[in-house]
Amino acid sequence: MDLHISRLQTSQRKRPSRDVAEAAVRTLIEWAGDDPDREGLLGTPDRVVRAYEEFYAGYAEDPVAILKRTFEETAGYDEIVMLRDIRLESHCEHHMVPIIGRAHVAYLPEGRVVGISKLARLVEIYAKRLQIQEVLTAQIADTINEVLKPKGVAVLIEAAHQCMTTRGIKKPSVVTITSRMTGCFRTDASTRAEFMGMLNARPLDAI
Ligand SMILES: Nc1nc2c(ncn2[C@@H]2O[C@H](COP(=O)(O)OP(=O)(O)OP(=O)(O)O)[C@@H](O)[C@H]2O)c(=O)[nH]1
Ligand SMILES: [Zn+2]
Repeated sequence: MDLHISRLQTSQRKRPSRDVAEAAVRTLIEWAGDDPDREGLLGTPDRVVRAYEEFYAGYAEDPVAILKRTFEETAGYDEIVMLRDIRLESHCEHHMVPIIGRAHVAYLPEGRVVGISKLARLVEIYAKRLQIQEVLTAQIADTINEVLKPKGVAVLIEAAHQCMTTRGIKKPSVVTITSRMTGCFRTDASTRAEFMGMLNARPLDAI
């Protein structure tokens, strides 16, 4: 398996203890200029560590295993399957601040399909790690490509990086768009155009 897909990253490294992690948060509070022993901040190291368990839950999950269960009774379905507007919440690996956006994931099946929720779970697993948007986009597409072996995969992500909107260059309206196309989405202009058409189709208001 391509290491680039990085299945279970925690297994490769020893995790520090919870106490060590909480002590690091105390240090950061002091670095920010506050007193970690004042009442309002006493529980904060514990809260931050618990928040990290949510923000970075994706290291403990196996993205390949998620896609293993497939269905072959598809009545010969051979058109694009697309999940549009999957809410994306990740953290940038340079500043550890949020990346908020939407992921659009499509594939053209080859004989078998996967449960649609699994595609959203896959996005979630990679998003809940430290990321840059290009890698996140590539990992989602490449995992679907390698595990499902469909005729092609298209992943497009549009996101705002808070490291650009709330600090640094401070450009609040910038949206970063990345895509990864494999197979027929890469080689066949009409399949790619169909994906783009589905992406831009009028959203259904009330589902
Ligand atoms: N390619 C890419 N860059 C990112 C992503 N998220 C953040 N960055 C950029 O990572 C870069 C890190 O650059 P550095 O110069 O090392 O960090 P910095 O001094 O904090 O940079 P500024 O953000 O420009 O203040 C910045 O240009 C960020 O905008 C991402 O998903 N993809
Ligand atoms: Zn950043």
